[in-house]
Order: sequence, then structure tokens, then C-alpha cells
Amino acid sequence: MLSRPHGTVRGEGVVGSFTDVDEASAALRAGEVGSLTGAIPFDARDPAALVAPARLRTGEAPLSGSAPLSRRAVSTVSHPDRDEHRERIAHAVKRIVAGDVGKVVLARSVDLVLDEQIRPAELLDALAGGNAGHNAFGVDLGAATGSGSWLLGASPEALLRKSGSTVTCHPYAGSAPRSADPAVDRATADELAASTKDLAEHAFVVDHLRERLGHLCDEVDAPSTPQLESTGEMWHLATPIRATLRDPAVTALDLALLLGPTPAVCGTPSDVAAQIIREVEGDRGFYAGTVGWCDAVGDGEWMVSIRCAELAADGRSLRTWAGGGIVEHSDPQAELDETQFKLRTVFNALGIPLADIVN
Ligand SMILES: C=C(O[C@@H]1C=C(C(=O)O)C=C[C@H]1O)C(=O)O
Repeated sequence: MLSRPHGTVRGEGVVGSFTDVDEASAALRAGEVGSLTGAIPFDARDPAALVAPARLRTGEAPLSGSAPLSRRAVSTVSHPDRDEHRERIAHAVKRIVAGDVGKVVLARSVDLVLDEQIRPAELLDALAGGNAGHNAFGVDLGAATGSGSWLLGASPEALLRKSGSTVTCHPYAGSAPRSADPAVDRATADELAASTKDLAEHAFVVDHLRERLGHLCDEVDAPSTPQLESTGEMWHLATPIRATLRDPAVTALDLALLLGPTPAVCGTPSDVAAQIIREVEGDRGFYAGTVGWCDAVGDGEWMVSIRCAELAADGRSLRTWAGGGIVEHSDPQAELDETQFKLRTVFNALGIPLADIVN
């Protein structure tokens, strides 16, 4: 299920499931399945959770959402701890200065155990209620992987949307926290829009998308300056990109594999950044991959899987993540703080104070 400001897409029933993205793509192309929905991990070679639903229901209004839940955390542990995350950032800055990589996105995860079980639909509604666009997604990972877990989130970032020969992307990169004080909130946003460090961090993503889209599209239109956009918790720099495919038969799923993971969640050059992330963080699972859908004619929408959590089959254990782009002028403490603010999306939906993180 994907809730977006322009409507909701819901897969109902399962007629097939795939852990191999290429097999899924081939089945769609051959007409063996009518549509695909689900999640692709950060490393697309790892098992995906894609299903062919019996029915793809489109065109419903965005989820109206609910108030936050009011759960308590029995335990809340961060991997790595804050000191180590700062050290990792300082080390990444050294590698950037040494010329090994231009940008790399480093993330940390937080494991929570709740006092009481939650149902995936409850968390989905709370996530949708936490942002003005009612962005939210929920993917049953068990349908393809057998794990019985769900990936649930409120990502504001569209990797791509494809309709006919038109592709739009809406990358986010460059971040600052929202404030309850309107004057502070505005000043923070203005500072972000003028920050050379954040503009540079953002440009890596737009350059990547221009280059990748250029392989398949005649025209790629993007404004030269990003715009400010907000979620309930964060301000971001965002760029609306629009391109026209030479061959409209290219599917939204093909495009998701071509475009992601972008330097908003990986880095530049992509292969070097991905290697650093694997060495430093290990396996990211479904975090920073993509979730979405693709129909029989290849239209669809795929979101970047951030501001999300994996809810285990027991309904009480969750893992959430937050990361940030590291560039030459990144400050380890500011980057650590940024991950704290980003973690609020899931913590706020659960009704758990961030201060509950023990390390
Ligand atoms: C990596 C995350 O967010 C991404 C990184 C951003 C940044 O570094 O400024 C901004 C938005 C997202 O593209 C996350 O939320 O975990």
C-alpha cells in the first residue's frame, strides 16, 4: 500500500511472489503477471519482496491517517552508538578529502522492543497522519521472503513516477530540522536554502539522475536551484525533474533499478560509496532501497525507502534507520544530530520520546 498526496495504490491478494527482481521484471514483460508491488533492498542483488497482486486498486484518496500511537519502548538500542557514528563520519570526511569518494551517505539503525504489540495497519495510519502530504507505505515482506515482517514508513522522496513516456523524479538531499517556533522554523529553512554545503550535497543527486535518465530520455528538465520542502520533522532541498522516454515500453520497475540507489542514500561514485557503506555499516536490508508498484503497461511509482521501520512478525520488535549525506564540509556532531531528527518520523508515530534511546 502506497499513500501519496495524489492518491493511494493498494495491492490486494497475491497471485505470485518474487525475490529475484529480474525474474519479476521478466514475468511482467511477458504478461505472466498483471502488476507488481513491493520492496527492493538497498543492494538490489539481495532478495526482494515483490508480489503480483490479484488486483491493483488505484485512484483512492490518500490515507487520512490517525493520531500518533502511544506505545512505550521496553528497550531502544542504536547501532552503532553515537560516539562510533561520529567517528565513522570523521573517517568518511577523511576519505572524501583524500579523493576516494565525493559523497557517501552513512546511516545508523535503532532497534526497539515495544511494551505491547502493534498491527502494521496501526503504524501505517499513524505514519500517514504525521505529515501534511499523507505520505506512507506498508509492504508485507513476508509475502515474498517468508519472514512475516512488514516495512512501514513515511518517505517524502519519490525515486520516480512514470506515466506513458513521462518520467518524473523528486530527489531530496540537504536537511535541517523543523521547529515549533515559526520564526526559528523559517530562519532554519532560509539558512538551508543558502547553505553551500547542502547545495553541493544536493547537486550530487541531481547530477546522478540527469546522467542516468540521459541514457533513456531525450530531454531531462530540472531547475538549476533546488526548492525547499518539508515533512513533519524536517526541511529538505528538493528538485522536481521531468524527462521524456525515447521508448515508453521501459517500465517503472526498470527505471527504479536504473536510478536507485541515488546519491541521496548511497553516494558518488555509486559503486565506491556502496562498497564503503557495506564495509562500514554491513547489510542495510530494505532501508534506502525502494518501495512501489508497476502496472501491466509499465506505469508506476517508486519511493526511496527512508523514514521507515521493519516491524517483525512478533508485532513488538522494530528496526528503524536514519542517515545523512557526508561531504567534504560535514561536521560529525551536526550529522549525528541530523540522524536524531530524522528518526523522529517513526518515533513520533509510535508516540515514543527519542530521549529513550539508551546509547
Ligand atoms: C538517508 C536519509 O535521507 C536522505 C538524505 C538526506 C540528506 O542527507 O540530507 C535528505 C533526504 C534523504 O534523501 C534518511 O532519512 O535516512
